[in-house]
Amino acid sequence: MDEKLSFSKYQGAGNDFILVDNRTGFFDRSDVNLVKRLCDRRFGIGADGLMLLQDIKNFDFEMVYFNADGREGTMCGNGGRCIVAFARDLGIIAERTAFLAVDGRHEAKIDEELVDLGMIDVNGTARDGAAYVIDTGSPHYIHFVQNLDNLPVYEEGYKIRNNDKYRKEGINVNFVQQESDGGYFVRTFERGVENETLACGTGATAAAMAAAVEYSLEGSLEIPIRVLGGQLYISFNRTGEQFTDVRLKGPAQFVFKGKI
Ligand SMILES: N[C@@H](CCC[C@H](N)C(=O)O)C(=O)O
Repeated sequence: MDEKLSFSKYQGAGNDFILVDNRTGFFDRSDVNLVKRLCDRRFGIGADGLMLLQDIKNFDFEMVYFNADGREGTMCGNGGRCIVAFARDLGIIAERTAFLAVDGRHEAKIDEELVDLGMIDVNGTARDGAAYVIDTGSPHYIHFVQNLDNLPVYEEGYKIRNNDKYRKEGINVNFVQQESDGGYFVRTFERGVENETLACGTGATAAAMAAAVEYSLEGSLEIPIRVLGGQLYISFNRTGEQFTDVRLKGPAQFVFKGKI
């Protein structure tokens, strides 16, 4: 790419993203090396992922998400919240929106600094030994632990993500600890970043669902999830293995913009 690329940087609870307004379609979404270079924290702008905001019929916009490794990814919850703030800042939407992402339609509303994002319904959880495996738009492995502050999340997450079962497709690995206030503390090793990130929205959502199963919580629930980069709130209706009206709420903030 010869001419300069305009971008904005946003973060949602410390999960950080490069946002590109691609309504003219100039950005080549098959350019894995470009996305990887832009996300590189030493040679590029630096981010956990990159998103293109594109025009699409019947929706306010389309979200196209790439992991930091340059590959187009599955759903990103914090990315979804950040692209909603970006669309508001571009003047495309006001407080409410409906947009299209890789896993389908998402609706969201903005309440000052918080973006409240509708997520896909989940029908069923699986087990891998003591851990839960739940797909909330992206696949997640959820393991309940004690003393999460001192857990070597990179080493333990790397081992699970790269074991024989998950190596090919990859999985996001979440470690969860119950807190005394009814909430949970979650740390995540993210596939595609291949490292621990400061937050993962689909991971926090999966962790809240696993907590509902693990601790027998039914009905209409709002579960606070603390992550290294801030505070998220997950709500849903749980009936057995069915999770409906799933929402992910938390901060989504502009950081800086530039040309590269
Ligand atoms: N950060 C994300 C998840 C992004 C996708 C993930 N890296 C994957 O490949 O599954 C989130 O906030 O949900």
